[in-house]
Amino acid sequence: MKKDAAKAGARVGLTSDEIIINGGRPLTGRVEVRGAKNLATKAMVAALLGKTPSVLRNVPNISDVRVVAGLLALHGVLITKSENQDEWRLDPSNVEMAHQADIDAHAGSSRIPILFCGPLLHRLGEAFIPDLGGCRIGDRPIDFHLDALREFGAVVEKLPSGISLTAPNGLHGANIELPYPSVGATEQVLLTSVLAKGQTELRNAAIEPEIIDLICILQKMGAIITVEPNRVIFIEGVDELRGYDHKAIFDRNEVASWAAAALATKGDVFVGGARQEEMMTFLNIFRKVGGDFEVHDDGMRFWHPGGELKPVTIETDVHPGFMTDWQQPLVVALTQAQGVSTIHETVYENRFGFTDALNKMGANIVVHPEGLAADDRRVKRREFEQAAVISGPTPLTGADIEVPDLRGGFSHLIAALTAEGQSKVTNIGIISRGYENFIEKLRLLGADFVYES
Ligand SMILES: CC(=O)N[C@H]1[C@@H](OP(=O)(O)OP(=O)(O)OC[C@H]2O[C@@H](n3ccc(=O)[nH]c3=O)[C@H](O)[C@@H]2O)O[C@H](CO)[C@@H](O)[C@@H]1O
Ligand SMILES: C=C(OP(=O)(O)O)C(=O)O
Repeated sequence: MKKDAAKAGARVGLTSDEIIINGGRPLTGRVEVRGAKNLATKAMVAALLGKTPSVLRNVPNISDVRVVAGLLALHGVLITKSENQDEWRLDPSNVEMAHQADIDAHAGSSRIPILFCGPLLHRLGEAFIPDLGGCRIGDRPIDFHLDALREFGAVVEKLPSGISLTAPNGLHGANIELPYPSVGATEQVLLTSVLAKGQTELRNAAIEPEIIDLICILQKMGAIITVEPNRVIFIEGVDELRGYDHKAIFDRNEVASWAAAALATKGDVFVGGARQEEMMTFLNIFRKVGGDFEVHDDGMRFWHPGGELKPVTIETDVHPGFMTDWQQPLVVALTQAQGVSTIHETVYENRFGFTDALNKMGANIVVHPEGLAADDRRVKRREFEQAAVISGPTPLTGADIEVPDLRGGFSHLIAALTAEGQSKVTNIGIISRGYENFIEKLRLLGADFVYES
């Protein structure tokens, strides 16, 4: 990135966690997306279940993947990478218990460690899980996970520094109904049930595309899993599993983010690796707002076709609804729409913190912390939901803003790219949790910025 710094003259003394963006330029060009953060990390955990090594292809170079790799290595998994780093071989032949002090070093770094429970209990009869990280967008309890693990026969002990689990009598199949179709809890049940003795029925399961991809991986390993209608998943436990060879599903959240960036900046972005099927709900909203898109065999093109953007009402939801991770980047485009848009955030209870920075830049966004009454709702109202009302269009002007979380961070980048004038965006390291090489991609799309690595 020295070239970009050089363009602006001498180095300006930024840390690697900061970027200066000169906004008001459309993003145009092509970027590639690789495997989904929300699949690749879980596929890596699934490798623990195999008797033989697994090969995961299309692995994104993001920090959440590196965190999981570190934890797997601590547990004796040998990881080797292809020359271009996107094909990983995970060899679980020598899985062993890690030292608690080493595991503690990963506390607060990601949500994925909770998914080590089932595989480690099967392999070692015990597990220690550090405190979880992930975006601070709500309480994010793990009660569904722990209740399910107990149903399988695990003994769970909460310690000040994490959770200790044992399975004195092994793990057996269970009959589980989730109170809410949680993505993580569904994955917990899948990763635990495949080697449990007997059958498991999971009701009210999440069926996100990344979960279906995880089921495909487990089936390749030898698992017997049936996805039935009405969110029911049926798993017949088997005695052993082998390694898999799998190409991770593309990151639909990154695709939606670049699409939102193209719309907000009046640009034209081709996203290589994007597929239509998993994006259909997003595409409907994108079109209603006034964006246009084309579907190609090798990706999708998203652009602002000119004219005014239109306001929309969105209720975030579990799949196949409008995904919560899509709303934050799209809100920036909605600040440029003619009229009043409303987002009902039904998945998390605190996901509008990023709007403070947008308001500082000139947006008119009012957050209703208790949600808003609405008669014509599609998604059932949840106890802790929130709403945001965005009145537009409002020109944005550059400002100094600080990234609060992963998607909020990407929305800050989009806002800075859309705004007239200069913005300094700090704490951008978080964005690397889920966006591979985003600085390089901004350069490829013609953004005007200064970044000093
Ligand atoms: C790494 C990963 O894949 N992260 C995704 C995953 O997060 P994650 O798996 O953490 O999200 P969940 O689907 O579990 O959470 C959904 C809702 O269920 C609640 N809940 C969840 C578990 C539990 O034990 N108790 C409980 O109350 C949560 O607080 C939240 O309100 O799905 C979310 C919803 O699509 C996405 O936004 C995240 O990007
Ligand atoms: C909420 C997200 O991720 P995580 O669950 O890893 O915090 C996200 O990807 O937007």
